[in-house]
Amino acid sequence: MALPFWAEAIGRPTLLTPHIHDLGLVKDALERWASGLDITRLGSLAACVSVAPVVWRFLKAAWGESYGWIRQFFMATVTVPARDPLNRTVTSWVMANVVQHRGNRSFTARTRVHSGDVADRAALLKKKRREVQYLPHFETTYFWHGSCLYFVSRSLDSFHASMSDPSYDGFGGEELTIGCLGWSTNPIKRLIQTCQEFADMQTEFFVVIYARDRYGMSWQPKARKPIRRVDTVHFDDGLKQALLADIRTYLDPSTRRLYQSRSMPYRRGYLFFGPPGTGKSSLSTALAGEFGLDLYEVKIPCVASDQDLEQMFHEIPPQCIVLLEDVDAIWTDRDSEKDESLAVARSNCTLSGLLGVLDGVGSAEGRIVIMTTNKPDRLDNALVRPGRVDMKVMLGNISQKSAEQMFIRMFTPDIESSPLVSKDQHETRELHEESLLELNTLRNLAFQFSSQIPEDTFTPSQLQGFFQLHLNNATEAVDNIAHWVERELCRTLLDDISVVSEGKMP
Ligand SMILES: Nc1ncnc2c1ncn2[C@@H]1O[C@H](COP(=O)(O)OP(=O)(O)OP(=O)(O)O)[C@@H](O)[C@H]1O
Repeated sequence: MALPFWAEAIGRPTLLTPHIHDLGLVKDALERWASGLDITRLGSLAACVSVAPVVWRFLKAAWGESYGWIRQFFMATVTVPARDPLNRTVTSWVMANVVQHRGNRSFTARTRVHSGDVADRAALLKKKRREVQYLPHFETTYFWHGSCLYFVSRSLDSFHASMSDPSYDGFGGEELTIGCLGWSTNPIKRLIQTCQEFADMQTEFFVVIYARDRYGMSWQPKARKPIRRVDTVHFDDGLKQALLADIRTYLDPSTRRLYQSRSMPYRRGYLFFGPPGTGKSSLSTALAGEFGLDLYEVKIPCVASDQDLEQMFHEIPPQCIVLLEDVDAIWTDRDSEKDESLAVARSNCTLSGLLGVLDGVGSAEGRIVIMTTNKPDRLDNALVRPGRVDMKVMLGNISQKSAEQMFIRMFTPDIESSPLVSKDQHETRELHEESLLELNTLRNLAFQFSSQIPEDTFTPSQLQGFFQLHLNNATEAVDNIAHWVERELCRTLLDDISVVSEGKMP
C-alpha cells in the first residue's frame, strides 16, 4: 500500500534524520504525532482557524449592539464635559481608587515639563535629560462602589489634543461618561459626591490657582500651592487685621442674606497697590488659602479683547477670588491721546469692557475681586469707586518692625520637622526649653538686625534675597546686613543717576 505523503516524507532520511543528537526526541514525537494524523481532520482544523476571526468580529459587533441596548434600557448615565473642573475631580478619584489598585498595565509616557516653564520647553529639553511622566491610561473601567456596579469611560477623541498640551497633566481632558446599572441616576450622584469629598481632602492644604490655557480657551489649574499663612506676608499689622476681618464678614452667610434683603449686589472688591516685590500676589494667594477659596488669575496685559475678558468672567465659578493683575494696563480713552510707546504696554481690553464684567450678573455671586497695580495714580476713578473697590491696601517698602518679624520667621527652628524630635517626653521638654532659649536669642538678633535697616527703603523681596544668602546662620546675617544695606543704597543711587542721565525722570 502506498504510504500517505506525510508518512513518506517522514521516512525520507534526508528530510528528518537528525544530525544533532538532541533533536532525536523531537523527531520521535513528531513521528508519533504525524502517524496518527488524518488529512481531513487537518483540513477542518485549518477551516476553523480561518473562520475564527470572522466569528470573533461577529461576536464583538453583536456585543457592541447588545451593550448599546443594555446601556439604553438598563443603565443610567451622566456625562461630564471635557475640561470641566468636575471632570478632573472624577478622573482623579477613579485613578486613585480604581485604576491604581488594579495595577494598571497601560500608561502614556511623556517628558515632564514644569507648567511654569512651558514657554521654554524646547530650551529645557536640550539642557539635560528630563524626567519621564507616566500617566495611567484607561478607556472604560468597571468597578463596584458600595453595592452598585459602575463604569466610567473616557472619550479618546479629545485625548490626543490634550496630550499635546504641555500644561495638561493627564486629568480631566476628555469627556467622561459615568454609568451604573439601573434606571436612577442617584447612585451616580452619590459617586460624584464621594469624588468631590475626596478632592476637597486633597486640596485642604493647597490653594489651586487657575489660569487660562495657552489658547485662551478655558480655565486650567495652573498650580497647586501649599497654603501660605497670611502672617508670612509682612505689612502694616493694623491694615492686615482690618482686611482679614472685612473678608471674614463678607463671606459670612448672614452677610449674604443681608445683601440680598437690601437688594445690594453680593460682591467685594480690593485694590492692592505698591512697588514691585512688595507682596501683592503673595497676599492674594495667602488670602485664598486662609479662606479656602480657589484663585482665578487674570493678567490684564495679556487679555486679547473685551470679548475674551467677558468669556473668562462668564466661566469663573461663584465663591472664589479673581485676581486682576496689573490693572493699570487697561486701555482708557485718555491713552489714545498719549504717545505710541506708552500704548504698546497696554492691554487690548478697555476700561468699559472691564467695568462691564465687574458689574455683570456673575459678579454678584460671592466673588472677591482683587486688583493689583504698581501705579495706582494711573487708575481711572470709575474703576476704583466704592462698590468696585471697597478697600485699598497699600503694600509698601518694608518697615523695621516687619523686617524684625521677617528675620524671626526666617530663622525660627522648625521643631516639628527637626530630626532631634523624639517621642521621649523628657527629651521633648528639654528640646522645647532649648528652643525657647534660642527664641530669646533670636529676638535679640532680630532687633539688632532690623535696627540697621533704614525704614521703608527696601522691598520685602529685596530683603528675602538677602536672607537666601544666609539661611543657615542668623548671626552671620546680622554681621553682614550693614554691608548689604550700604551696597544696595549705592546701587539704587546709581540706578537713579542713570535714569536721569537717559533723560527719564525717576
Ligand atoms: N510683604 C512681603 N512679605 C513677605 N514676603 C514678601 C513680601 N513681599 C514680597 N515678598 C516675597 O517676594 C517675592 C515676590 O513677591 P510678590 O510676587 O508677591 O510681589 P508683587 O508685589 O506681587 O510683585 P509684582 O508687582 O512684581 O507682581 C515672593 O517670593 C514673596 O515671598
